[in-house]
Amino acid sequence: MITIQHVSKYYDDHPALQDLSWHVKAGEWWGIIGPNGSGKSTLLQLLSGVEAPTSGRVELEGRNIRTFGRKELARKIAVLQQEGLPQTNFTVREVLEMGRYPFQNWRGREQRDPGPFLDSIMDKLELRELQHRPVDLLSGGQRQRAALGKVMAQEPSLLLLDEPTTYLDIRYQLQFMNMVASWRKETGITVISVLHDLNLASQFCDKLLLLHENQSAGEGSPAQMLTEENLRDIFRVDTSIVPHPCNGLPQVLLVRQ
Ligand SMILES: Nc1ncnc2c1ncn2[C@@H]1O[C@H](COP(=O)(O)OP(=O)(O)OP(=O)(O)O)[C@@H](O)[C@H]1O
Repeated sequence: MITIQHVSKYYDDHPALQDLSWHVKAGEWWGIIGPNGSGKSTLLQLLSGVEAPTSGRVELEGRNIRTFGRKELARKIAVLQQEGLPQTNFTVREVLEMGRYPFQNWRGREQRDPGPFLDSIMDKLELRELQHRPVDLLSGGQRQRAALGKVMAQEPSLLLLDEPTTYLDIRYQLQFMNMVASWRKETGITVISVLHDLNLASQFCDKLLLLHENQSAGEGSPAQMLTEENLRDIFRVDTSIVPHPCNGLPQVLLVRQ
């Protein structure tokens, strides 16, 4: 689905990402983890085609991502940012309708009425009762669900998430991740998410790409990447890694100094 070959991104002389090669297969859920400033958001911007690499190549389905037109790319890739949606008076339903932009003609119309499809998304995300409420009046958790609804309406094959749970409490963090997981199960969508919460990354991602000082420090399963040694060398923290009692996945316990 995505192939990155020797990609570097520099801002003036400053490296944001250096010589990264990486392959993502269709249907996988990857987590991008690493300390502040290690290049995670830069990588997402290169993957979404928003930024061009200084050198190297980013390919989507075998084609240089920079050669896709805007609407064409929007039918393949959706991006959900940390804040989800900007401040807006548009209602939840109107925001979901905006997600249909890649399928609309110049008059803003689609061949088939998207109404029933949008209703089904709102049902899945528990948004139906909120559909006429302006986004500005939603709570953080509801707002992030509306943002997810918009990208679901877009029907992409690749979802890019940039720290989507940062402003959510633990209930809504889990709810959000579970909703992405169900969507993925249903449609087979590929997911790449930047996550600071290593425990969530471990529970939801098949594989992790670890960035350190703007380079890859390795990739593999959560068990391979979330080791006490990696966390000490790269994040500079002492941890105990323990298997989750419910599913055996590695969980990171911080050790107070
Ligand atoms: N538009 C830009 N102009 C100049 N430097 C930039 C720009 N974007 C990112 N950088 C620099 O590139 C490096 C990587 O930044 P990036 O935001 O990708 O890291 P990150 O891992 O996402 O960090 P964080 O976890 O803090 O969000 C940083 O040193 C940052 O200052």
